[in-house]
Amino acid sequence: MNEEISGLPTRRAALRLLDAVMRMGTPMDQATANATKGLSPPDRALAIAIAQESLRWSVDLDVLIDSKTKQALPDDSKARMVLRLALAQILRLGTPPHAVIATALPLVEKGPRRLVHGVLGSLLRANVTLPELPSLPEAVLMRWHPAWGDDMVAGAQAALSEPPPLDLALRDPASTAHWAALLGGESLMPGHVRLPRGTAVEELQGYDEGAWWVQDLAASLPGRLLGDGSGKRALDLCAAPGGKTMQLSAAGYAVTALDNSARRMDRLMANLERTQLHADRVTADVMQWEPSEQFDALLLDAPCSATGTMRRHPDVLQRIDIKQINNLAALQCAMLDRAADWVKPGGLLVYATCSLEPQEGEAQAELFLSKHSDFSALPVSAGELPQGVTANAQGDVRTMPHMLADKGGMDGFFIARFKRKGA
Ligand SMILES: C[S@@+](CC[C@H](N)C(=O)[O-])C[C@H]1O[C@@H](n2cnc3c(N)ncnc32)[C@H](O)[C@@H]1O
Repeated sequence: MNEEISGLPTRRAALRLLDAVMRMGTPMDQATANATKGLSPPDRALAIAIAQESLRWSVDLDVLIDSKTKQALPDDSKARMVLRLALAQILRLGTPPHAVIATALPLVEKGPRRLVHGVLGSLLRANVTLPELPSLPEAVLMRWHPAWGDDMVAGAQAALSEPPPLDLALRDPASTAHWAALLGGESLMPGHVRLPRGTAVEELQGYDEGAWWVQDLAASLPGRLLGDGSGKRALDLCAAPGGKTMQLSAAGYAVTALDNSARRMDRLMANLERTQLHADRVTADVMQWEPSEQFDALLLDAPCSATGTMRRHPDVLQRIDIKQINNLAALQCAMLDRAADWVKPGGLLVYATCSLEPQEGEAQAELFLSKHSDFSALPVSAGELPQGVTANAQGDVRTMPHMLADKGGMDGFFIARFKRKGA
């Protein structure tokens, strides 16, 4: 009976998504297929948008909810989840309150329906609003403020408030002006075109012919730092779904792409087929595999907390804790130690993480150089970066989500480039 209420299956899916992230700690991407099963593409997109807005603004939504309950609702209670979803729709997505209430109450049928109705009603009567920018979860603030300071925190809040624009990486950087004009986008460096958020990728010109792929501007920097690959061999470690593999192949490298996820390697294969680029593919664990020869260039895009992608994946700020960060940092360090041996004398090693945690970036680069005296830092120059982004004192690249904010920002990344001595 309830399922006949228009829009209810979409809200049920949004509730499953929020529950997966906030109660079970599952990455939203991983939960999406199951949670949204059976929905049409527009309803699926709406369910994701509702869940994402609830996550972006969860701290401030909770403040509102807590202002109208005598006793704080448990963090993971269904009533709190449903209230977060309902308020996100009213205050962020502009859904009319009557439509929101009609689809929220059935979600708590045979449960705390009166409570949810009462809290929503009194918040609506009070005409509550959200602050201008979303607050960061306490644990995130405790990590980022000491590490980066006030400006970064304010910038991160601004960056978190909206989904990012769509960035494309071009197979042929010489065609940048052509594609920017054809697609009506803006280019922030050769080989890059930026389009408004929400652009439907598969309908764009050039998709079928593989003239470009989706890749955040910051994510395109590690591959660029290995330069021209004509006549050279590159090893792309932790390669799937292949954004950086495609870049290296397009730059002329003979690429070996390795990842331990067979499912993600299938996506890498599909990406290479669409873009007509090439790589030898290896499905293996970096910590077990051994190459038969050394490489001119090695890119380690290590598994990380991915907190730098919070604009697109606001769930990372809820899921990731310091224990996970420390475990990932230990894995990154072990991967770097193995990878070092696989670089030819005179060859290049680029280490990257899409993380805003110094343990996964600056600390790794420092530790690596202290342990591997056969490597030195090869500082990144201004000409290798988009205008407005500069390398730090060590010559490493630290991007923040609020950099180039007036142009739409960029993901948070750390990138270090090392050169092996000799030859
Ligand atoms: C940041 S993502 C890579 C993104 C990719 N470089 C790109 O540009 O499209 C990290 C990857 O590391 C892979 N990974 C995690 N642990 C691994 C391991 N022990 N060995 C190999 N790959 C691993 C994951 O499957 C994931 O695809």
